[in-house]
Amino acid sequence: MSEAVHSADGVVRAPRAAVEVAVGVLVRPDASGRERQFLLTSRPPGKVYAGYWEFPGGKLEAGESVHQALARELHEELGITIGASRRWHELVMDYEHARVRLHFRLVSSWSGALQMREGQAMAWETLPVASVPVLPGTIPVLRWFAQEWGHAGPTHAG
Ligand SMILES: Nc1nc2c([nH]c(=O)n2[C@@H]2O[C@H](COP(=O)(O)OP(=O)(O)OP(=O)(O)O)[C@@H](O)[C@H]2O)c(=O)[nH]1
Repeated sequence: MSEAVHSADGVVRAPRAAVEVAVGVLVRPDASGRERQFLLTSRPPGKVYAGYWEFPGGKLEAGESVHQALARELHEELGITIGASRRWHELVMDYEHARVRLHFRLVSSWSGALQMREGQAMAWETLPVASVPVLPGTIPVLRWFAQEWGHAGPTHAG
């Protein structure tokens, strides 16, 4: 069965093997107690799409499960130790630089203070997201939140 592939820039490219990426959607309660705040981080200087806002995470290494990769990446990037992560959505994004399969997992418990260990910035956001610009791969996630929350109108600025 073929998998839906989202083009990051509207260009349709020949199929390529996808790189597996673990992505953490850290959520915390808002003032009303509902888990409607989520953490975005900016891509560090020197990486493709530097400065674009995304969810923290990174590529799986050989032999790792998605959860293991996520736990490692969030420790490396943010200095936190996560508890359980819950499988949420998967999405294939086709960029000029790579085709990636993004495995989004929800995380609501962790220990340690958030530290930006790679020179990135962080923002606790809700809909609509104020941080700009957002990475193309972030936009579908904002739509999933909008559907779950019954949010009408724009999901992000810009
Ligand atoms: N971390 C992360 N990557 C994302 C998201 N959305 C998305 O399309 N991607 C893409 O997935 C890939 C992840 O690569 P990365 O550069 O963050 O991973 P990494 O830290 O393991 O990279 P490295 O090779 O520099 O060590 C990039 O092509 C990035 O553009 C997202 O929300 N978070």
